[in-house]
Amino acid sequence: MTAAIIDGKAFAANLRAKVGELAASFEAKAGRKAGLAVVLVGEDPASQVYVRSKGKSTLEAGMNSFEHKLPADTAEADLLAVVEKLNADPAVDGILVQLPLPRHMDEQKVIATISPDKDVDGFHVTNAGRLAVGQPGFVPCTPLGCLMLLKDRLGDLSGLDAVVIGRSNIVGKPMAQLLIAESCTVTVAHSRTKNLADVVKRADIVVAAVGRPEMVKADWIKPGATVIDVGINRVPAAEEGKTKLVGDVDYAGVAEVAGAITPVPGGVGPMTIAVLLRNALVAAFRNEGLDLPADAI
Ligand SMILES: Nc1nc(=O)c2c([nH]1)NC[C@@H]1CN(c3ccc(C(=O)N[C@@H](CCC(=O)O)C(=O)O)cc3)C=[N+]21
Repeated sequence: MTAAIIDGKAFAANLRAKVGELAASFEAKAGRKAGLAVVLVGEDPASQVYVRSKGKSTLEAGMNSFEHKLPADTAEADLLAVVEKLNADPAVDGILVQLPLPRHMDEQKVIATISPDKDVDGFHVTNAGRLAVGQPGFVPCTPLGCLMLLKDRLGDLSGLDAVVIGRSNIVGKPMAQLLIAESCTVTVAHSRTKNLADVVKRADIVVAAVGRPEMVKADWIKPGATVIDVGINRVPAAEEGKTKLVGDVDYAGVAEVAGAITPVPGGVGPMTIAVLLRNALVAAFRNEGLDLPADAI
């Protein structure tokens, strides 16, 4: 079998266009643009690329983008003060503090300072709790993007066997919660799982989010399964001195067995940014007390 390629880049472009339309309707109703603030501490080159890309997409969707760049040696208290200011700013609907933070900062403390109603990353414990009990809140962008791709591909997910490889707060755990809510039978596997290949082989849906380049092999996959590759790993390329991006899935091998697979790049990555814009717009409607149809985006 040769897998269908799930075009996350195209799906994300479509989602961003829908967000753009709704952003215009928000502006007409609220008399202001929706606003997303992104805070970057330090000069990590990869983080700078993501933040620039987020800022550009935010403006393209017709929303305001507020960027705060702080030096790597910023005191934690000063970062918390910036977050508090953004919490209180009515022009800011969503706040994203780019992770990872420098080592001298307590990430949990910083996340806890973000108002849960502006926490468009869905990282605050309040939003993790809301997701766990099925209340409206904010769901982390990457797993929500994965779910959108899965539903687009498979329709109703109920009764399907799903294996999530990885148990991070950012991807694995919220992904499992979302799949449980879709009535999948969910297994969360990780680096300590015994017979990982056998566990994965049962799955109709595989979500790989472990951060290990090309770990998931073709003979782990049930023929016809849908494979979502969350990994973004930069590895040396064949040509001396060059690098390339690969996922957590051995794409060439797995594409021979799976029914459908997301590529890296061009799969889950672009969805993360599109869902961030979606969450920021949802935050704007909620913060203004305006109705947004439940199935609008
Ligand atoms: N508070 C916070 N929220 C985040 O959502 C967050 C973060 N911190 N820190 C860093 C990670 C990483 N991340 C990505 C977003 C888009 C792509 C993306 O668009 N990737 C492209 C390729 C980009 C490239 O070529 O490097 C793709 O997969 O096709 C990747 C990674 C969001 N993150």
